[in-house]
Formats: sequence, structure tokens, C-alpha cells
Amino acid sequence: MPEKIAILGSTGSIGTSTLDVVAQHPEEYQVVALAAGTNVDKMIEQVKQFQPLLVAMQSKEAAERVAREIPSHINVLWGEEGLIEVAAHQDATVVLSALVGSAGLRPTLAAIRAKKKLALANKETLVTAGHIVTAEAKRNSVPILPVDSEHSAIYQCLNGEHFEDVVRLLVTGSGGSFRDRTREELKDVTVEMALKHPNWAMGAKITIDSATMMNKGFEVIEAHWLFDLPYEKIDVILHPQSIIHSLVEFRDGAVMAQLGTPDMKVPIQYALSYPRRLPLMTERLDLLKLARLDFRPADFNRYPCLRMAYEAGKAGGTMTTVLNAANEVAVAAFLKGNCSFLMIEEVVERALNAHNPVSCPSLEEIDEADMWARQFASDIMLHSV
Ligand SMILES: NC(=O)C1=CN([C@@H]2O[C@H](COP(=O)(O)OP(=O)(O)OC[C@H]3O[C@@H](n4cnc5c(N)ncnc54)[C@H](OP(=O)(O)O)[C@@H]3O)[C@@H](O)[C@H]2O)C=CC1
Ligand SMILES: CC(=O)[C@@H](O)[C@H](O)COP(=O)(O)O
Ligand SMILES: [Mn+2]
Repeated sequence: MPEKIAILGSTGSIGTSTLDVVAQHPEEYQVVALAAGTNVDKMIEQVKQFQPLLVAMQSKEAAERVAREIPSHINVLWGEEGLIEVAAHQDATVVLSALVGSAGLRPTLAAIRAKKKLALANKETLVTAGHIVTAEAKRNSVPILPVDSEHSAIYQCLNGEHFEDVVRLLVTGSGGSFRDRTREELKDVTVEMALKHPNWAMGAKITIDSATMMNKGFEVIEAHWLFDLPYEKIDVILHPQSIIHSLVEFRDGAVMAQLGTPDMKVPIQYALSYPRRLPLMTERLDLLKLARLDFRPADFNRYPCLRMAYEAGKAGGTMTTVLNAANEVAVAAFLKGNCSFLMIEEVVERALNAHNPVSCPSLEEIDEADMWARQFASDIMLHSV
């Protein structure tokens, strides 16, 4: 029987790579539901190729445009309700969660509550509400298979190992598009420059997060929730080539690492096929061609977003919700040309400093903190123009 897949965010970078994996294994995977935001043309193309039973778009207007071009037996919904229907589709056995930002939280929770196996790319869900998502997964006996390349690497290194033998996780980061610039040289960087990631082709928001290294900070928080380890046991190291995707150190001094050319189809397929491995068409690693692997320390002064993520993670409660929400607002403003690159970290820092955290927040308290941070961040940017 093929694995039946529902994809949240099918038109994005992870979504399209997931469909590439599906297309390589038609006997293994069948698409039952797709959800996306505004990219109507791409969704129509995907529906024609993969023939899902259900589709959801962000707006009613986008949904109607899709519905006009596809067979009438395919149901087309919209809004958060549509995302939730896709996530909980009765035929789906696995949900690939690849929306961007905390918009993914409720649909991801819906997938877990419907007892779907979860392949998780949408890291902001764990940053904003990690304790709720992991507790719901435990309560519903739902496995969370990491799609993020570093977490997939750690998951692969931990396969068959004993949790108590782990001394620390070493999360690798490329350093992003501005890794060879000083902070002084960041003052005038443009959106176009920031969107040129040295190793990975990804969506715009995560590419900016990589340039500030907020992405690495989010990944530390993501690792804390996925692997149930304290922040003191999670380190970050810069590795410009993105060939070692992360490492695990054990108490006998042994270190396990997972290597490969940077291609998200590898961790996506591993999450879908786990515990099996399937063949995959991807560029193979050639160590002789590569010749060397480099490493540098991840400096908190150079990358304040990484420092803030550790601080917010250790403080806990709604601090990581605020970290994420303020960052989402600031990155969106930067992408629209409404604020400078360095303003992103300033907005996040000011929001964290002004926030009165709630410990162990409910979903409603997370919503409140999220809305507060978005308003606070928007106000700062309005007054700084
Ligand atoms: N790209 C990568 O290589 C990696 C990504 N991730 C994580 O995976 C997630 C997705 O990233 P990525 O694929 O790069 O992002 P993209 O921006 O490329 O794609 C996002 C997807 O979500 C859809 N979407 C966004 N907002 C909404 C909404 N409100 N309602 C419905 N659909 C929505 C978009 O639809 P549309 O385009 O139609 O508007 C698109 O399909 C992020 O959390 C990211 O951090 C993690 C590791 C690697
Ligand atoms: C592909 C992937 O997993 C991204 O999260 C990647 O890690 C981003 O690159 P950085 O290492 O530059 O953040
Ligand atoms: Mn990653």
C-alpha cells in the first residue's frame, strides 16, 4: 500500500522538492491533499500531475481560480479551515508540514490530533509552541520525523543509540549570505544580496533567517524540543560547505556525523520512508573533489540573533513565541524594502526586552504573545521610518 501524503505548503521550496521525491517513487507515495497560499498557477500544475482529492488555498479568490481549472470532483477549500481539512484528511497517513512561519502551528496540531505521522519542516511551529506540539504528539502517539537537514542528520546519527549516551549535539550552519562580511559591512546590504544563500536554494524567509543566523537559533530550539535535550548540550559550529549536516557526540568520545551534498530531497525522503531508505536521484558526495571541510566558531557578537535564540530558549515560556513573531514581522518588512537588514535584530531584541513572559503558556496565551509581539514590532518599525 502506498503512503498517502498531505502536503501543507506544496508550492514552496520544500513542497516542490517533496513532490519531486513522490514523482521518483509512484509505487511508494500517493498525494491525497495539497495546500498552498497564493500561487494559483503552480497549484493547478501540481493538481494536474498528482491528482489529489482535496486542495486548499489561502483566499477564497485563489481557491475559486484553482477550482475553475481542475476536475470538478476535486474539492477546493480556503483559509485556515482549508489548511486544517488538508492536515486531517481522512485518507492521509502522513502530513508534510512545510508552511512558513507560525501560520503552520494550528494545521500541524490538527495533523497530530488526527493521528497522522508528521514530517516536520515548519520549524517555527516548534519555536513558537514546542511544549504544546511535542506533548500533543506524545499524547496521540504520533512520531515527528524531522525534515530540517540538521535535525534529520541528528535523527540519523541517533538511530539505535541510547539517549543517555549523548553528550552533545553539534548543529552546523553555513553562516549565510553575509558570512564573509563584518558587522560594519552589513549596514547597506540589499534584499537581493541577502537572498543569495551560498549553498541552499530555499524560500525567501528562511534565506533571510540564515543570513541573520536566526535560522540556526531556531534550529537550536527545534533540537531542544525534538531531542529533549537541555540547551547546554546543543552547540552550533560554522561549516561553510554545508556537507556535514550535523553531529552527535557520545560519552565515550565517539562522534557521529551525517554527510551529503546539500539537497533537501534527502532529508525529505528519509522522513517519508523512515525507517527504510529508498534510492534517490541526487548529486553524490565526492570527497576528493571537495578536498577539504572547514569549521569556524559561531560568534554571538557577530550573530546576535543566535545569542537571542539561546537566551529566549533558556528563558522558555512565551519568550520564543515573541522571538519568532517579532522576527517574522521584521523579516517581512526587510523583504518589502521597508527596513534595513540590521533593523531585524534590533526589532527582535527590543521585543524580547519589553515582553513579560508567561511560563508554560496555553495555546491562547501563545496567540496573545504572538499578537503582542507582532504589534510591538510593527510599531517600532513605523516609528523608525
Ligand atoms: N527551503 C528549505 O530548504 C528549508 C525549509 N525549512 C522550513 O520549511 C518551511 C517552508 O520553507 P520553504 O519551503 O523554504 O518556504 P517557501 O516560502 O518556499 O514556501 C512556503 C509555502 O507555504 C505556503 N504558505 C505560506 N503562507 C501560507 C498561508 N498563510 N496559507 C497557506 N499557505 C501558505 C506558500 O504558498 P504560496 O507560495 O502558494 O503562497 C508555500 O507553498 C519553513 O518553516 C522553513 O523554515 C526547513 C529546512 C530547509
Ligand atoms: C537546508 C536547511 O536545513 C536550512 O535550514 C539550512 O540549514 C540553512 O542554511 P544555514 O546553515 O545557512 O542556516
Ligand atoms: Mn536547517
